[in-house]
Amino acid sequence: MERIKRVGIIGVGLLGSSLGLALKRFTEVTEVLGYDKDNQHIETALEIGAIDNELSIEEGENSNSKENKMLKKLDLVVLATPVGVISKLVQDIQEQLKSGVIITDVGSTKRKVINKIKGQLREDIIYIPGHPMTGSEISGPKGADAYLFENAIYVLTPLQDGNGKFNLLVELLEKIGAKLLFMSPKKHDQIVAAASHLPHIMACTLVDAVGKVAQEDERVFSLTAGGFRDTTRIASGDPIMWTDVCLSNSNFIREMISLFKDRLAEFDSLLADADSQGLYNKFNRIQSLREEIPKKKRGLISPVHEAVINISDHPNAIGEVTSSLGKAGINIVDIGILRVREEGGALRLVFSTAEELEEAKNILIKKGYKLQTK
Ligand SMILES: NC(=O)c1ccc[n+]([C@@H]2O[C@H](COP(=O)([O-])OP(=O)(O)OC[C@H]3O[C@@H](n4cnc5c(N)ncnc54)[C@H](O)[C@@H]3O)[C@@H](O)[C@H]2O)c1
Ligand SMILES: O=C(O)C(=O)C[C@]1(C(=O)O)C=C[C@@H](O)C=C1
Repeated sequence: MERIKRVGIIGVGLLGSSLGLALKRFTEVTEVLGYDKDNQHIETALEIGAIDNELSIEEGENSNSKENKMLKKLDLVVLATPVGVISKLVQDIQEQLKSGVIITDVGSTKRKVINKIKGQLREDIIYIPGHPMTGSEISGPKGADAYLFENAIYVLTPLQDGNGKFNLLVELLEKIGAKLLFMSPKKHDQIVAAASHLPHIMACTLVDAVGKVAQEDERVFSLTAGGFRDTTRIASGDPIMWTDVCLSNSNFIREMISLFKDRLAEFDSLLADADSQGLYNKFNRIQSLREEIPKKKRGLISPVHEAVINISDHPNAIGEVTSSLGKAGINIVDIGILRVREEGGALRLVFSTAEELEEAKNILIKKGYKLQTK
């Protein structure tokens, strides 16, 4: 039976190195090779075991060198660079790849890259565009995580049927924990403009606006608490990545900005009119909408069974909660720190079933924790 054994990852940053770690830990892939324009990233990826060896890519007269022969042996090539350079990289390497090789990418936008690649791709190469809906504001291999793809929605926007190769990639991604979703490149780009790109631009705009106020009074940043931190984490994302994302999806992002500006203007006029009932109605409707989101879908794991636990500030406070649940055989599918204060904070734990949530609740209440469940 045909299997994907040797994988080449181009761009061993956050996504590329996370994928390397995951493939080595959870699949039967025998060798992961990595290429990056940044030597430091290659060194880190080797150190953390995200790749086994460096892959070299040489163009022009050196393209048939011994190192380049490694490209011929790859069953799968993953492009994990900023979207702006993906099509050029495909062009650079495709002549050295074997017939029937699968190429995929993890870029955050799809249409522009696909349109460029379509016209230039060798016919015997199977290109399957992808986008894992998981990540972090930390870029580079130092942020890599073998579990990044676990239970994460992973969109594929296949171009051709691919003679069974498509299934090989799907099986591999399922082994690293991804939940596959298939859609057209256009639909993908339209949805992520709302679900991912607008939130990023908003987070950046918020930091920018508050930063402007801080120029006049720097105490602003001393007063920013959880609300500001929670809504701006993603503004620390890599500027190169986000420039490429925005330029490759500008029409859908601009539609979302326009919709958002209208919504913001509604708030502005309610304030101008000191319309208390109008404001209440708006906040009330939005609160219900926000509460509904995890129930409707948080990734593909729905509904969500969650507990928010108050914990005090002492060493191993989180460990005490998680190990008492672990000892009872209760699996935590997601965990997050909601608030960190000097005297303590709040922890959000998610379970897969209502029964596990109930059992966890009983254990923690017996141990004296205060918690709310949903
Ligand atoms: N960060 C996220 O949350 C996230 C999530 C899903 C998808 N993505 C997408 O995944 C891709 C990678 O993002 P990331 O967060 O891993 O970024 P990253 O900056 O951590 O990694 C990108 C890597 O590509 C390398 N690179 C850049 N240009 C190159 C070139 N021409 N040749 C070889 N290597 C090159 C960089 O040196 C870096 O190591 C992007 O297309 C991004 O849109 C990111
Ligand atoms: O930083 C995070 O938490 C992310 O998951 C990043 C995020 C997102 O907007 O959800 C950002 C861009 C990617 O294309 C996919 C994921």
